[in-house]
Amino acid sequence: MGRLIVIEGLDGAGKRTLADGILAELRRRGRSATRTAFPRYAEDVHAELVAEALRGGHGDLGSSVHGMAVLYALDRRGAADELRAALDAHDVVLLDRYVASNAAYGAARLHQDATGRFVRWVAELEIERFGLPRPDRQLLLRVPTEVAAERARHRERTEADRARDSFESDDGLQRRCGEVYAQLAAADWWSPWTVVDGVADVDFGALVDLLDSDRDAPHVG
Ligand SMILES: Nc1ncnc2c1ncn2[C@@H]1O[C@H](COP(=O)(O)OP(=O)(O)OP(=O)(O)O)[C@@H](O)[C@H]1O
Ligand SMILES: Cc1cn([C@H]2C[C@H](O)[C@@H](COP(=O)(O)O)O2)c(=O)[nH]c1=O
Repeated sequence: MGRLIVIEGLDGAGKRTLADGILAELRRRGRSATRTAFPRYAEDVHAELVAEALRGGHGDLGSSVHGMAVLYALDRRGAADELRAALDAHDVVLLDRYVASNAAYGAARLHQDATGRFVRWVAELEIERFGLPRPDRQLLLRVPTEVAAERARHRERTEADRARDSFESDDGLQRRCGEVYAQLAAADWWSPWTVVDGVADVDFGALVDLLDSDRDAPHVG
């Protein structure tokens, strides 16, 4: 049974770049690893609708916190069997965003914290009702809001089709979201969390050593 590792963080924090580095280190060590990013824009109709709503499509859908969260959740529900198969086939399955993204962004949109009703609702929907696979570890890539915003602007300038969407352009949302993420990590919400400093150079060797220590721990859930 492989390990399920999740990377979480603000828009533009550098999650995709961190995933690249972790995968390179895992492969250097001879481990088989695969990755997925949520939302699965190119694969799932719910994710496609999310992308459109984040850019003003579908009337008032984007303004509905619970409506958007259900779409993100259904995308993951549709991926659950593939995730389980990937965990059977690989040492590590690396996810760029997972259930905690729904908890952090939705709570931040509603001005709630990690102990509020929205985070409990996400847990009831995605963990209890949908039964999604539990991560072995969640990594919070922590960067100041201004750094994440600057990186998102840099990506907008340097990559095609990466214009910032309504969440990415909302500095207040990003700041509150950073606070909820910090609370989720401090509470080890759903599974153990590690905070990775996204401004300093990442020591990929030490990080993968940590993930290896999870591999040796008994698997729960
Ligand atoms: N440690 C770093 N130092 C400087 N720039 C970085 C660093 N990590 C990533 N970047 C740059 O910041 C931009 C955003 O990085 P990346 O796409 O990895 O973020 P992300 O968290 O996956 O974003 P999103 O969630 O919005 O898709 C990219 O242009 C990337 O090259
Ligand atoms: C998976 C997921 C994402 N979100 C939010 C986070 C981002 O602002 C957007 C799109 O994600 P991307 O990484 O920029 O492509 O959606 C969310 O609120 N809930 C989720 O489950």
